[in-house]
Amino acid sequence: TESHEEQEQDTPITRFQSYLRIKTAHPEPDYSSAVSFLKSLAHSIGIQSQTLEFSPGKPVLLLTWPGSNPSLPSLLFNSHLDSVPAEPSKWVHPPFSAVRTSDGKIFARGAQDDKCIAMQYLEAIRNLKQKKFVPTRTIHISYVPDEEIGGVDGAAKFAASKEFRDLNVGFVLDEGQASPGDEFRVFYADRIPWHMKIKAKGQPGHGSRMYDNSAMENLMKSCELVSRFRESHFDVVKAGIAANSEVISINPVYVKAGVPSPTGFVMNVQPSEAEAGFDLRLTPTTDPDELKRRIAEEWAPATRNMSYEIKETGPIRDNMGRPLMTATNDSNPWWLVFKQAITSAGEKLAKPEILSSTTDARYMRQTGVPVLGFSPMKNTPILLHDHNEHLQDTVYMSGIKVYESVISSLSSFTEASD
Ligand SMILES: CSCC[C@H](NC=O)C(=O)O
Ligand SMILES: [Zn+2]
Ligand SMILES: [Zn+2]
Repeated sequence: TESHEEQEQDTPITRFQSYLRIKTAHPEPDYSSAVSFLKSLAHSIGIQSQTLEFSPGKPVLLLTWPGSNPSLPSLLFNSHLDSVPAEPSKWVHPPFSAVRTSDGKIFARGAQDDKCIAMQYLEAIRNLKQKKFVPTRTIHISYVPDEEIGGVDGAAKFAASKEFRDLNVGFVLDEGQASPGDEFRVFYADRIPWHMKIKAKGQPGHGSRMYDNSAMENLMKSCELVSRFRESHFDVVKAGIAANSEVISINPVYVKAGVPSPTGFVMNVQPSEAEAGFDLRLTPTTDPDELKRRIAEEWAPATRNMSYEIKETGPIRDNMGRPLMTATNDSNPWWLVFKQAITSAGEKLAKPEILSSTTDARYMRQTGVPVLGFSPMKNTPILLHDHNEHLQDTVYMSGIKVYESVISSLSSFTEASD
């Protein structure tokens, strides 16, 4: 009786739902359940696993399907274990329910970002094994913690490790983003994240007085300058001259000021301190020193009693001092094979892009390995980090086929002379 219920069957979709139900959202991601789940799935299809721990409580799960020619550089398929938090009250289905609606939408935090690819990699390998495919290059899958909070204790340590070096990785695929159209998107670089705080100090005083250099006045002047800078870059995007991810973005994320009172803020005192926070994203080729000069001279000048803090996470250049960009032209044989594999699967690729946001790919690019960001979701609204994140079941299933083509082509490709 109940045995015919959907939940009880073991299919690619129910396995995806089971993974989606593991509560991997920050601030308390359940890494151990996610790792045990993936590990037992891997073992059930005959894939070896090892768990690395570069930081306590932050496991990196590494799966390996050995190739017939292990001396060739290997392939790595990466995804992150963690998810951003969700506000359940704002969702139509609870974010960790993985409800599948009658029209085939699977609702869950992580459905797009990026538990889909985590499971599709494994399902593709399951199918290839069933078809008796024998990989030539060794295939690795990594599941890393903490991507959503910068990856410092996850991918950063993994990519810098002896374990990583010993994998002799020749090419990496990591997460990308959904495509609203019917071409898949592919990403050759990430933007560089800065978390910037600007702070103003000034003379406190009666709310009725007009005087120069109050903390609020100074902060507001800076916000105006930031707004003007933001607009000048946004205008380039609006004019169609550059994509969003090809310009510097700056967005205010908080303001903090005022003298607190039991009912809110004291309304007739001008505060002596005020601060604002901004999410800044540099392009891979932005000169960071030039931007820092602008911040020091225009946005937070000491002459206006201002100071600033910039929190930079992750590398911005590779070991040769070059920007972290993977070639998507004839000079990169992996690119050609990847592109051909998409075509062979009967799919189309959009023009390669820079990712607006930031992923763990940068840590791997830093080691000199080519990395592309790719999540095979087409005709799909971009819902990562949004309320009601979901993925269509048919889109999920066709992604598995795409990876079968990608994994088999890349693994069989032996001409790369590295
Ligand atoms: C400071 S690194 C932050 C990484 C994060 N990644 C996904 O959203 C992002 O904000 O892009
Ligand atoms: Zn992600
Ligand atoms: Zn994310």
